[in-house]
Order: sequence, then C-alpha cells, then structure tokens
Amino acid sequence: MADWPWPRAINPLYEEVKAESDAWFKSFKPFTRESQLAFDKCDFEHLRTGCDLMNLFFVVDEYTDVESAPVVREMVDVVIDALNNPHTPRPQGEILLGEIARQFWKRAIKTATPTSQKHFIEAFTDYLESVVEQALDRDNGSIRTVESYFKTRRENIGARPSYVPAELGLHIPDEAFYHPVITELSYYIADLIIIDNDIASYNKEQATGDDRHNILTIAMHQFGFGLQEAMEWATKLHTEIKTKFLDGLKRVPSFGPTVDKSLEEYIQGLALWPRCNVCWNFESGRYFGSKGLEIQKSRHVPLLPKVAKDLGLRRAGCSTTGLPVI
Ligand SMILES: CC(C)=CCC/C(C)=C/CC/C(C)=C/COP(=O)(O)OP(=O)(O)O
Ligand SMILES: [Mg+2]
Ligand SMILES: [Mg+2]
Ligand SMILES: [Mg+2]
Repeated sequence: MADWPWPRAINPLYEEVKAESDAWFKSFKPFTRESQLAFDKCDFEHLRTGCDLMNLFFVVDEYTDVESAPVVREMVDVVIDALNNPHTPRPQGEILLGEIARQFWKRAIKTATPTSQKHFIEAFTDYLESVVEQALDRDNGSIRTVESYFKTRRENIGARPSYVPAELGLHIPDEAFYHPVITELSYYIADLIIIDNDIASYNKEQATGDDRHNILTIAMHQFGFGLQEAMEWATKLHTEIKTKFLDGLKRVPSFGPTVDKSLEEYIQGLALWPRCNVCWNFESGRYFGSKGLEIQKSRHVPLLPKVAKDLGLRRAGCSTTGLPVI
C-alpha cells in the first residue's frame, strides 16, 4: 500500500462513537469470556452505523466459522429475517444474532437514505449466502481454484455491505450504483481487501485449520507454490489490481451533476477502504497481537503451530446449543 494515494486518517469522532457502539454490543453478552477477550482486541474506525456493522460482521463470522452448513443456513436465515423486519420483536429463545441484527438495522435506517438501505440489504444478503457456501466448502473439505474462490470470496469478505456507511447519506440511483464501471471498481477494492486479509490472517487460519478459504492456501494448492512463493504471487496480483482501480477511475461515466457529486463521495469511500483495512490489520491486535506495528516494518511472521481442530470456539462452549439466545 506504500504508493496508494489515500493516506491513513482517523475520524475525529471515532473514540466517542466507538465507546457507544461497544457498550451497546457488550450489553448482549454474546461471547464466552475467552471470545470476548479476543474480540476486544478489534479496533474499528467508522461512525456509529459503521462501528455497529463491524460488530455485527464479527459476531456472524465467529459464530459461523465453526459450524456445519445446515446450522449456518439457520443462522443466516435468522439474520436475513431480522434485517427485513427491524420493527418486529424476535422470538424468545432465538439465537442472539437475530436481535443484534434487528437493533443494528433499526438504528441504522433512521439516518440512511432509501437507496442506501436497499443497497445494504442486497449486499448483506449476498454476504450471508456466501457464508453458507463457505460452510459447505468446509464440510466437504474442498479447495477451490483461484477463479472460483474469488467469485465467492468477493461476497464473503463483506466488503460490499461495508461500503454502505460511506453511502448512508447519499442518493445514488441503481443505474449509477450498479453501472458496470462502478461495480468493477467496487470489486477491485474487495479484491485488495481479500488479498490483504488473507495474508494478514493466514497465520491464524492455518493454525486453526480454517485456511481453505485463503488465497495463499489456494495458490499453493493450484500452482504447487511454497508459502513464500504464494505470498509473492499474491503481492504481484495486488499491484495489478491497484493499477486497474486507478485506471478504472478514468472510465467513470457522468450521470448528471447531482449524482456525479454523490458518486464521487462514494468512490472516495471505496478508495479509503484498503488503506483502513491494512492499517487495522496491523493495529487491531486481531492478527499480530501487540506486535502489529513491529511486523508491519520487519515483515517477518513466525508460523504458529497447528492447533487440534476441536480446540476452537466449540471447545470454549460456543457450540450451537451453547450459543447465547435472547
Ligand atoms: C468479518 C467480516 C466478514 C467483516 C467484514 C468487514 C470487513 C471488510 C473487514 C475487513 C477484512 C476482514 C476481517 C474480512 C473477513 O475475512 P475473514 O472472515 O477471513 O476474517 P478473519 O480473517 O478476521 O477471520
Ligand atoms: Mg469469515
Ligand atoms: Mg474468520
Ligand atoms: Mg481471514
């Protein structure tokens, strides 16, 4: 990211809004003590809806990463139902994900334009469907090709719904929002986030045996690379995608002065994402503990030993039956 034109910046209201968002989230007691400690290491930078959305993402990710496809399907359906019915109370005894999603969305829509609401529901539903696909791959032990991995991971990374906090106050009609050039730009950004996440989280994922959905594992498998070769291949791909994004900016068509202004703000939000993500990778503690900034400079990461499969969340008491409910 050294030559990415959008520099690191922090929202001035970040501390205040993050505290409010965290207080709301913790009130659910969604995690075991160990999971909450791991979770507290995450550090997000967006205003309230953005913060709440990141919290929602990570609870969905943590709960679904360790379950079989039929269980993930049920969880996903609960979340889809809650987002489509934010004013309807959730049934007693339902997994907590429904109530978290409902409250998040009920608050978010108060300040979201109708077009941004529509785009969020579309994008988040596609994300949730890809989480079920990921669980099916996990159940079958299958490893995808680079091409088929990118196809599902572009939704699974959660990037599209994560662009929506930049769009909440904007009115961008579908003809502009889903114009092929805008879609292309949004997927270039998703691809940059995928490569950055898969590199940063590779160590954690290989150690816990959840690395089949990781571009490094896939490149090693498909091209017969070693880990370092896969890393270099992924870095080259990252450079090519950055160039494609910068070139694509020159092809954005005009939709008239009002839409163009909104679109420019939205694209600015897209362009900031890979920078935010890469900073967060090293500063949040999720992937490198307290050594993030050091590793960002040295680029040396000692590989963690593989842990036994059942030592993950399930062991910590987070199996479906043990998961918190409302
Ligand atoms: C969790 C999620 C979908 C967040 C969406 C928001 C977003 C784009 C966050 C930054 C990158 C990230 C953590 C992606 C999830 O990949 P992963 O499931 O491999 O996350 P992990 O490497 O932290 O486990
Ligand atoms: Mg995931
Ligand atoms: Mg994960
Ligand atoms: Mg990852």
